[in-house]
Amino acid sequence: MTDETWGAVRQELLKAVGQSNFTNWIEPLEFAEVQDGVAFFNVPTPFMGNWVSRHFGDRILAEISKAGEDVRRIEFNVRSSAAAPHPASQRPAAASPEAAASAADPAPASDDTDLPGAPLDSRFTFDSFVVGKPNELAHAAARRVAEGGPVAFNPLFLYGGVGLGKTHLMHAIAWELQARQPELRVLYLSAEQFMYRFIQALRERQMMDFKQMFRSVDVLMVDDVQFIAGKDSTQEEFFHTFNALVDQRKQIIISADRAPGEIEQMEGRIVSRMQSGLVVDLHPTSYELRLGILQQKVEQYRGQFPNIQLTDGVLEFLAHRITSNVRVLEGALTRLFAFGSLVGRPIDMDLAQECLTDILRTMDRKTTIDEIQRKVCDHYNIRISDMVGPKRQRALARPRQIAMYLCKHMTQRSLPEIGRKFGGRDHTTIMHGIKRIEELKGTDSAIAEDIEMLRRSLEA
Ligand SMILES: Nc1ncnc2c1ncn2[C@@H]1O[C@H](COP(=O)(O)OP(=O)(O)OP(=O)(O)O)[C@@H](O)[C@H]1O
Repeated sequence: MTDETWGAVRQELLKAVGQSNFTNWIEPLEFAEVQDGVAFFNVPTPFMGNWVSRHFGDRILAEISKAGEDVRRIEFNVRSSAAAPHPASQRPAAASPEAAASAADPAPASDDTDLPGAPLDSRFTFDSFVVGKPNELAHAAARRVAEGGPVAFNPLFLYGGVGLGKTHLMHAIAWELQARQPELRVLYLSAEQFMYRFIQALRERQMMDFKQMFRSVDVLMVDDVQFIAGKDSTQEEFFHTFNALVDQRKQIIISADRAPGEIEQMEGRIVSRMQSGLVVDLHPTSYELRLGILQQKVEQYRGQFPNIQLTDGVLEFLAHRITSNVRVLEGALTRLFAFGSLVGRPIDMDLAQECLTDILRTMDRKTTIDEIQRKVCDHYNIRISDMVGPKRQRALARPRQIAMYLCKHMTQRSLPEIGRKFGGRDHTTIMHGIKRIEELKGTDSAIAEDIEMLRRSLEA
């Protein structure tokens, strides 16, 4: 496609989308080239690329086709030299303390201040989030917060095991808020980045700037907050930031790998603040949700690998066997598509078995709460009904606590889930049991040996 053709297409787009949309979204696009049926455009920010793609992608493609060009897809690349207008998507994430320190600048705290957040992943939108029973509540809460307007619950606290979509939902909220209210100052960062920013501000005597900057945001999102557990001064600062924002009725969204009350070494006052809004968890995925996610991914891959055949039953097989987390599931599918396209084979059961041996083997080894309970009961010669029942004598209570401890360390289950499997016990009882064993392990070598033996036999 020549620049002239793009010029003509732009005129058509102006008519189709109206002056204001055109000025905001189409005019800043810089046509780069067409390669193998893909038209590439430069955009100033990932946010813009994502927005244009979602809202005007089809229209642009249609107009280009009408102009007689053989373009099947359009892609947006971020032009590194261009100024990025929105804070949350401006800076690359700092990968290490050193990187964080060198990437930081002592920013003056005004409304024009750059917010040193992490970039948002353009793939993590509500459109690409598959909703199922295990995550419907978290999704609904995230949607509600993303609508903006008066703060409904503060903070929104999302928690769940590894790779279940917490970061995805947070980014989706940020994208949506930015799209609805571009003037909002949305800051997304990990708790780790918060800590490094804080340490750096201390070191460089920029605390006032640090405080003002964090207090000047409209929406603060902190991912993986469990990271600051045990880090007292960071927690203290986080607490003040949190309170200042809540007082100003600014929205706060927090994620963690467990419920607020389960984060050990997190100060009580922070825990209770985090519990004061809406706490929702992402449950482990169900078969249906996994299948839905795979189907959606396949749709995406169709564009990238148009010629690959996918045999019936493969997705069902993956959804059935890969139960740990969505990241592993996605990785498996990516590997199949990559491998299939490299060797020119259809994706069938043979290819899946061949390519995914390692993942499938790990899945087979996955330990369940039931197995742990059975093993521990066998070892101590007690009945399952006594293990999950109410009796409190030590001969039963100790093996029960050991089983709780192993469940915590050998499965991905949350404390409430473990509690349910232990006759409906409360998560605080489970936490107490685990703590007790952690203490005993240090003082009672017989218990330490038992645990080690049980662990080895469960892993075998
Ligand atoms: N419901 C879903 N629909 C579509 N994709 C999903 C869903 N849940 C998770 N994913 C995908 O799984 C991957 C892992 O998700 P994400 O990074 O959000 O997990 P997380 O809960 O933040 O994990 P961690 O504890 O490691 O930070 C991402 O690629 C994300 O897009």
